[in-house]
This record gives sequence, C-alpha cells and structure tokens, in this order.
Amino acid sequence: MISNRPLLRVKDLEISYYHKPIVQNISFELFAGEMVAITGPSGCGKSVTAHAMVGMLGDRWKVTKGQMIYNDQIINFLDEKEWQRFRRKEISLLIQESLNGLNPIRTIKKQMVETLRLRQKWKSKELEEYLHSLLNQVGFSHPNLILSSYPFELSGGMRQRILLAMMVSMKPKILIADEPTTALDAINREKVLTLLKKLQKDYQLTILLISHDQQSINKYANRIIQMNAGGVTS
Ligand SMILES: Nc1ncnc2c1ncn2[C@@H]1O[C@H](COP(=O)(O)OP(=O)(O)OP(=O)(O)O)[C@@H](O)[C@H]1O
Repeated sequence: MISNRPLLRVKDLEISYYHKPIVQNISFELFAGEMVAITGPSGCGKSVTAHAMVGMLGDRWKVTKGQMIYNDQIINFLDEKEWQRFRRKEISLLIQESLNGLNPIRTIKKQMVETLRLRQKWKSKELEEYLHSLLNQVGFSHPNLILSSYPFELSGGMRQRILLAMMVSMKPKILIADEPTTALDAINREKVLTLLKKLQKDYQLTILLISHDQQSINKYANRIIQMNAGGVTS
C-alpha cells in the first residue's frame, strides 16, 4: 500500500560544482512503498541528484540551495558518520560501479557475511539459512553454488542480483537504483527489474529507478518524474 505522506521531499535543490550551480530546481516527493522512475536526457543531473540524496557527492560538489527532508528531518547537513548510518538503514544507492565494488578475490559468501554482520550478530546456522533465503529471494535456486563463487565466475546480471540481495539485507527504506540494467542483456534486464518490483512489494520498499529505458519505466514504475536541464518539471 502506498502511503499518502511523503517519505522523502526534495525541495528546490541546487547542486554546485566548484560553486557553479550544475543542477537546479529539483523538487519531487517519494511516498513509502512506491516505485518511481526518474528519466531525462543525458547530463541533466539524475546521477548527481541521486548521489546528493545519500551524501555521496564528491569533494568539489555541494548542495548550495534547497532541502532534502527525510521523514520530516532535514538531511542536508549530516556529517560523514551520520551519512554512513543513513545509507545502511534509510536510503541505499545501487550504481553501475557498485558491480566493481564486489571484491574480486573474495567469495560471495565472505562478502555477504560481512555485510550481514554490519546489521546484527548472527549464530552461524541462522546466518547460513538467512543467506540461502536472501539468494532464493533474488532468484537463485542453488545458493551454495553462488556462495562459493568468486565475482568473475558470475554474469553481470547475477552480480547485480547479489548486490541487490546485500542491499535488501540492510533493510533500507528507500533504494535508489541508478541505471541498474544498462550493462545487461534483455533477459537479465527483465530479471533485475522484475526483482526490483518484487522487492518493492515484499518489503514495502520505496524504489527510485533512474533509467533511460522508456519501455521498462512504463512497465514497472508507479509514477514517472521527468527531469531536464532546467530541473524537474513534474
Ligand atoms: N565528476 C564530475 N565533474 C564535473 N562535472 C560532472 C561530474 N559528474 C557529472 N558532471 C556534470 O554534471 C551534470 C549532471 O551529470 P549527471 O551524471 O548527474 O547526469 P545524468 O542525468 O545522470 O546523465 P546520464 O543519463 O548520462 O547518466 C552534467 O553536466 C555532467 O557533465
């Protein structure tokens, strides 16, 4: 069920690089439980906006105007430690580069266990069962095979689904997926988007999908936000 109170409000946001405004007039709201797509021409500021929402703008970037309000709290001014906590518990960002974020010399199991231990202490049997259920949820019917694999042994689509499982295990309220399917072939693209839709339903997860793929957006999103060089028009 989609709530009628916004979980996140972005109000008249301006983001600058070296004090020069690059992205301006960004205003939109996200409601709990919906999947919203942001689309717009290349370079209009979709990724920069997504990074601002999780406190991951680079050194020379700054939010110079406007507000980001999450659950009635202004989050513009969180410090790095607070952002880290925020990214684990509230809003997670899945970006193409996160695929490289999987450590190539560690098995999937080691990496998943590390992530899960960030959230809570586990007894080993429970941990094992939870790992299996997470991998089942993202569509793997032979979790043991996946857990003993190294990232290079898996396809891009499989790695994407593992990252999603790891993010979901942190139980964020909002997941921002920035072009999650661009590097994938049509079959894997469909798998990842179907999975996002399932996670939205199963966990009441709010999803912000940044995508150029109009067909997928129309098929999967509850609502579309159109961004352009002048900001957000919806
Ligand atoms: N590291 C950077 N240094 C300087 N300018 C940058 C940097 N990253 C992005 N920009 C600029 O910021 C603007 C917004 O870029 P952004 O990547 O957010 O666009 P986008 O809408 O996500 O594009 P795409 O759809 O191609 O991913 C663009 O004008 C881009 O050139």
